[in-house]
Amino acid sequence: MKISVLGAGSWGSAIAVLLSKKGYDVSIWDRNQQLLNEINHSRENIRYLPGVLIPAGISTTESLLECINESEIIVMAVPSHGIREVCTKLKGMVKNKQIFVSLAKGIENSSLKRMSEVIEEYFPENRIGVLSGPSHAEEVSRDIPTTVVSSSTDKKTAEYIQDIFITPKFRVYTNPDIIGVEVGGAVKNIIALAAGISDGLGYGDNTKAALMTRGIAEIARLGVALGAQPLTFAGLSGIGDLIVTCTSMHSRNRRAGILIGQGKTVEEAIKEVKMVVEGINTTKSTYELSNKVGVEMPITKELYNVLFENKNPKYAVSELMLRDKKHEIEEVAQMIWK
Ligand SMILES: NC(=O)c1ccc[n+]([C@@H]2O[C@H](COP(=O)([O-])OP(=O)(O)OC[C@H]3O[C@@H](n4cnc5c(N)ncnc54)[C@H](O)[C@@H]3O)[C@@H](O)[C@H]2O)c1
Ligand SMILES: O=P(O)(O)OC[C@H](O)CO
Repeated sequence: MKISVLGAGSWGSAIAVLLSKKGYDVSIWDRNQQLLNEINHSRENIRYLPGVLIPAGISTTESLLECINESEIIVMAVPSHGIREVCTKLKGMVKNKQIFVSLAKGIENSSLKRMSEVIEEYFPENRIGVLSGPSHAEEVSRDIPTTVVSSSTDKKTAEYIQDIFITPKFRVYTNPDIIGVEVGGAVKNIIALAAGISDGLGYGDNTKAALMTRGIAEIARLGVALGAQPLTFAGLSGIGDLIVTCTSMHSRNRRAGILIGQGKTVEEAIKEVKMVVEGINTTKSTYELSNKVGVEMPITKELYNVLFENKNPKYAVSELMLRDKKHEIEEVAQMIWK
């Protein structure tokens, strides 16, 4: 069975390796021909996933049509800001029976849509699922035990994706709450940037634990307002992904945050991290979305001020500490029994 992976970044490459090791016929597309040449030549993705063998069975192509031709599954592994561009290019090439699996974690700036919603705009007849959860490419590609969740509005699709991706080292659960799964995966990047900034400022574990705990509260508030199930945020794509992204040195969002906390500009931080720092765009969309649906997201708001209004991160933290007094449990209860 053939599977196409669109995007030869770190996650696209890691997932292609996993699928190839499982015996599928994997074809990778990327817009960057030079990157594909390098992968073909060295059987390694030196830029995005160094040190990992890309099996000989994986083919690469710069032609989208060739990549998706005859494939049963189209894995969308480009960053969230590139999903619409790729969907536009795919228009007219895709057959209705082909299933999309989105790996991208973000909320689009222009439309404030989740990634599966963007894909559905172009391919309303196709089955669409998402794979999300605590899963750094650097670890998955080295067979380090990892757990994720497959989600789709259609149970059979979620279970099909579970069967395709599951391995003894990559355990896939299902969750029908696609809104919650996508909101958790996208918005945790904002909190990871904030946690990184806190580390970069030299604050401690207490501060980071506070950001993570209050972070999941505001992620869940937004998610529930958009129609998600509260308990999804206690799962792999919620608190699970938040933990890994806020604590791992593999996290691009956390690393960018550390650099900003240490005094680098946003542009300098992006340049130094080299790979996609999705939390930056997502901060903008989430800030706008929270205003649109009337949900209070204090950490997101302060991060927006730091990233886009040049606010000193230390003042942003003070502002968070000096907010009106609140009752913690009341808020959680309201969220769950709304
Ligand atoms: N890296 C991880 O560990 C990881 C894990 C889970 C999910 N994800 C998600 O997977 C998605 C891809 O992340 P990544 O880490 O592989 O990114 P990356 O920065 O490693 O690679 C990005 C790749 O996408 C291509 N690309 C960039 N912009 C594009 C555009 N506009 N159109 C088409 N192609 C474009 C680039 O050529 C590059 O090959 C992101 O949404 C990310 O949040 C990443
Ligand atoms: O490296 P990050 O910060 O983009 O996070 C990657 C994945 O989303 C972790 O699950």
